[in-house]
Amino acid sequence: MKQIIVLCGAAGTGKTTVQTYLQTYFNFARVVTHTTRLPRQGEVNGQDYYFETPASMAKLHLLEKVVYDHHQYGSSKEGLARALADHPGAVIVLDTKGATTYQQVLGDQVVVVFLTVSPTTDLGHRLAQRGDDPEKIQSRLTSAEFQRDLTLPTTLQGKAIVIKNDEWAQTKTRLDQLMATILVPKGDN
Ligand SMILES: Nc1nc2c(ncn2[C@@H]2O[C@H](COP(=O)(O)OP(=O)(O)O)[C@@H](O)[C@H]2O)c(=O)[nH]1
Ligand SMILES: Nc1ncnc2c1ncn2[C@@H]1O[C@H](COP(=O)(O)OP(=O)(O)O)[C@@H](O)[C@H]1O
Repeated sequence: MKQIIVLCGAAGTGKTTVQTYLQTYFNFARVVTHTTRLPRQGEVNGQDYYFETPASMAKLHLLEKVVYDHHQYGSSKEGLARALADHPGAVIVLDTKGATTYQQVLGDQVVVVFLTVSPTTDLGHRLAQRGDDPEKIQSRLTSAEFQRDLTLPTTLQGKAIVIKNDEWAQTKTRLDQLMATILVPKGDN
């Protein structure tokens, strides 16, 4: 069974960075999800997200859908199937609500990774370094969903792997260890 790695955690904790690492070094397929938010500078339709209007979003057949910081986000079964078809596994970035749905619906096929940082790490600074618009950073950091996703929800406790992404070198080591366990076929370990 091909595994689906679900990355969740608050904005700036490194979900997209980890996703790119798993794509580049383990050939896992990025599952592109849908959103009604506007593209950030450098984001490409179909690569980072499928950028939708509320009307086009309503027509999609989605596995799950959430509202995060006033915008809709959702992922499709078709997108997941496409990603898995020609790759050893898939990696998808979701909020903790979506991660819980995936864990409940897909069970053992899903490995949930919750990314966090030490309280001393300034996530606003990371978003600014990423080039986010200052007004959007303010909205994001004060949103109920951002605040919620700073903490592992009870629905994922004991089920998610928690990685503290303060130092990238340590995160990379943890990811390499995790991938070594995921890529060993069951029965061989
Ligand atoms: N449930 C769910 N969450 C999603 C989906 N796509 C993206 N997200 C989450 O939506 C939140 C906002 O994403 P984004 O606007 O890209 O901001 P970022 O977290 O600062 O990179 C993040 O927690 C993502 O993980 C989706 O299809 N479903
Ligand atoms: N361990 C780390 N130390 C410092 N900066 C990091 C680290 N991991 C990621 N970043 C940077 O933080 C910013 C936010 O990371 P990103 O992966 O976009 O987060 P998310 O997708 O969770 O919002 C990016 O500029 C990224 O390069």
